[in-house]
Amino acid sequence: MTPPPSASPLAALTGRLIVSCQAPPGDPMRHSDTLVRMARSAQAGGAAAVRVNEPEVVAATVAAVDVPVIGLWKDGDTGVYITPSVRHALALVDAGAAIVAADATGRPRPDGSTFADLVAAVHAADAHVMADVATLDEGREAAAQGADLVSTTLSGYAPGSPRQTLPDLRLVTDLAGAVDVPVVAEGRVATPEQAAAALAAGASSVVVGTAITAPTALTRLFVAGLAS
Ligand SMILES: CC(=O)N[C@H](C=O)[C@@H](O)[C@H](O)[C@H](O)COP(=O)(O)O
Repeated sequence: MTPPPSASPLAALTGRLIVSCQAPPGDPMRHSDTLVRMARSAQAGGAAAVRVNEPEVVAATVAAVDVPVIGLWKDGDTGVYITPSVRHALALVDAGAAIVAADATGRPRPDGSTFADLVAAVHAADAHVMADVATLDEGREAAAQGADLVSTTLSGYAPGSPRQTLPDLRLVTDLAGAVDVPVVAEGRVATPEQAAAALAAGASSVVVGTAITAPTALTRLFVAGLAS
């Protein structure tokens, strides 16, 4: 296994908030300059890192913030769509991502590669890997394959994980007891109290996206509240 690069960007994340600055296809916020401004706002508010989709936006964000950029590349919307191939991963490293987030669920990848192949390629390019998983077994396997961080990103979205409206703190705790790498709580963290509960449950860092950076989704919540 290729040794991972120095631990420096990872140490800065311990006990801290990571803000996911993304917008879905068709959303008015899906605009590079707008997403870069979101990332700058996240940094100004105290985020330790930002999580950013697509190489072009990663490159623009890296040029605009001082915190580490976690890059992902969503391609498609079924099966493995978060950084699905080695090519996607290396494009993110080329764009300046310090950490590459990638699906580590063990489902087939479109280029026939394995998650271990992706880890080896990213480590050889001197960057780190955040494994997006849905289950405890996937997290264990990802850590064994060299992931530098394991995140609960896909719990509730990929097969084998419980559908729920709250963060999967059970998975956070189980992973924290099972892997030697930092565990990140990600997915449906909607309040500061939930973020703190995630740390208490064993997370090393917490990612918040929608609750901070998605005005369309947040507006819909209020509109639905008025209609009920
Ligand atoms: C499942 C999936 O594709 N999650 C994505 C991963 O990058 C993003 O769409 C989420 O916004 C992110 O994980 C943060 O989660 P939340 O927005 O719930 O705070």
